[in-house]
Amino acid sequence: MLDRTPELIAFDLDGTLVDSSPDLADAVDAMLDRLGLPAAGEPRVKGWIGNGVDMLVKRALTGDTWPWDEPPRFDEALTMFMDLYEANVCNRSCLFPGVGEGLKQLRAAGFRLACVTNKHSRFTRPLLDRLGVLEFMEFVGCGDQFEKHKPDPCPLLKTAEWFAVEPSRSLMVGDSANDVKAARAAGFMVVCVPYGYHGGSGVECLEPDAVVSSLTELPALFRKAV
Ligand SMILES: O=C(O)COP(=O)(O)O
Ligand SMILES: [Mg+2]
Repeated sequence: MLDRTPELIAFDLDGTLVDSSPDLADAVDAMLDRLGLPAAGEPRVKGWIGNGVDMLVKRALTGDTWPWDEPPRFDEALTMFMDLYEANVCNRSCLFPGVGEGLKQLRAAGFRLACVTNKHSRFTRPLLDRLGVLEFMEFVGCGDQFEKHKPDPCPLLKTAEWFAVEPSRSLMVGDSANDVKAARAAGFMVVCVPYGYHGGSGVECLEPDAVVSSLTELPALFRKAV
C-alpha cells in the first residue's frame, strides 16, 4: 500500500509494459549468426535485458552478464544489432496482460503518465506506437537521452522536472533492481510487477513499496492514500 497518491507515474518498458524478449532474442541471434558465433536463445537473452543496448550486445558477444572489457568487434556488432532490431522491433513483441486497460484507466482518472526506459530511442517510440500505447504517454525518456541510465536517478529526476512534479509525488513502476534503485535514489515511490526480466530471484527481494500482478491493480493501491 502507498501512503501518498502519485501525480506522475513513470513506467519502465522492457519487462513491465512490453514482453520484448522474443524480438530482442531474434535480433541477437541474427547478429551472432552474421558474426559466425553460436545462437544465445531467448532464455539467456531474457537475463541480459535491462541495461541498454550497448550492454546487451556486450553480453551477447561475451556470454558474461557483467563483461569487463569491450569485446572484439563490438562496434560492428552494435551497428548490426541496431539495424536488425530496428527492422524487426515488433514482430513477436506484445503488451503484458492488463497493460492497455491499466494505462487507459489511469489516464482517464487524471494521472500523468511517462515511459522511462534504458531502451534506445530508435526502438522505443516505434514499439510503443505499434502496440497502441504511445498515446497514453505524455513524456517518453530513453536510454540515449539522459547522461546516465537507471539505476542512476538522473532519468527519473529529469522526468519529474519535465512534468514540474515533486519526486515525492511520483511513482516508478518497473520489473527490476535498476528500477527500484533509481526510484529510491530519486525519492520516487516504487511498485514492481513480478512477470518481467528481473533475473532469478523474486521482485519481493527488491523491497518495493508494493507488487502488483497487473497494471489494472494500481488504482486500488492509491485508494487509501492521501
Ligand atoms: O535494456 C534495455 O534496453 C531497456 O530496459 P528497460 O525498458 O527495462 O529499462
Ligand atoms: Mg525492465
